[in-house]
Amino acid sequence: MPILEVNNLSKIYEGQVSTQALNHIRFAVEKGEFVGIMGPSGSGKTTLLNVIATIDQPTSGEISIGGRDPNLLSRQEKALFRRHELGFVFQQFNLLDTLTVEENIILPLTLAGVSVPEMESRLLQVSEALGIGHLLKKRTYEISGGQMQRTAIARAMIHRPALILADEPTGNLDSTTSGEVMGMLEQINASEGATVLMATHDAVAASFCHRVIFIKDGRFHSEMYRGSSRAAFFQNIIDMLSLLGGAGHDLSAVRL
Ligand SMILES: Nc1ncnc2c1ncn2[C@@H]1O[C@H](COP(=O)(O)OP(=O)(O)OP(=O)(O)O)[C@@H](O)[C@H]1O
Repeated sequence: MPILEVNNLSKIYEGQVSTQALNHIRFAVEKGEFVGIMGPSGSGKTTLLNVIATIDQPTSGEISIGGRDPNLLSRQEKALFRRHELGFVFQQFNLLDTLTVEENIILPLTLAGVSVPEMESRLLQVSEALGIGHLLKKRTYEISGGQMQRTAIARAMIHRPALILADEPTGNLDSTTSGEVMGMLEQINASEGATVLMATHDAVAASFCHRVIFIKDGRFHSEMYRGSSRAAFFQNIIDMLSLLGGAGHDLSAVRL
């Protein structure tokens, strides 16, 4: 059974002019998959992630995460569901700067009341995997952007959520650092079997995924699997983005 199922999901923002941000979108993600979401600006990527994250409500359609629809839960159950089943990585890192790297990473476990020895062993495991074991006592303003994003990834996965949602995780990183961060995310996806759904404009970042889903005008447009060559996948992604149009500013940011 897929870990995530999105079925006929629609989202209409009501206003003076209403906007259909998602239009009967449907796809599934299997456990352990690393899936990218791409599409022109305004195609609905952030809306899709927010609805899956239960931050925003769909207008119609269903979502199932680990067999449960979070929208059928009460407010309080939904908050617990989000905390236990989901991990988040954002463009702006969203770390707490009054806390150390270590304290930021273990936050989800602290909230879940996990025992100290268990916390220590998981902290060691994820921080080693992400190459930030030597930074644990530092504060977030003492480390680089790439190190901040690796800390955010460690925090997103330390409680072994069913699904990690990442929105433009490389948006604030230079090209070398984004390559490093994506390489780590790829490794951790393989070694820990973490399931990742990532929205991005960055074709290089997307080329690390197993599969990229393209959306346009809130609808599923097409999907592509990586195969063995990341370089060929990157080229295919670029070709698809230019076909989709509306991505002029994205292509100017393309980095090889
Ligand atoms: N809170 C909101 N109220 C009204 N309209 C919104 C709201 N959020 C997004 N929209 C509209 O919904 C559509 C999809 O926006 P969304 O932010 O999901 O796109 P995106 O693909 O993430 O774009 P970008 O790549 O530029 O970040 C756009 O037309 C946007 O203007």
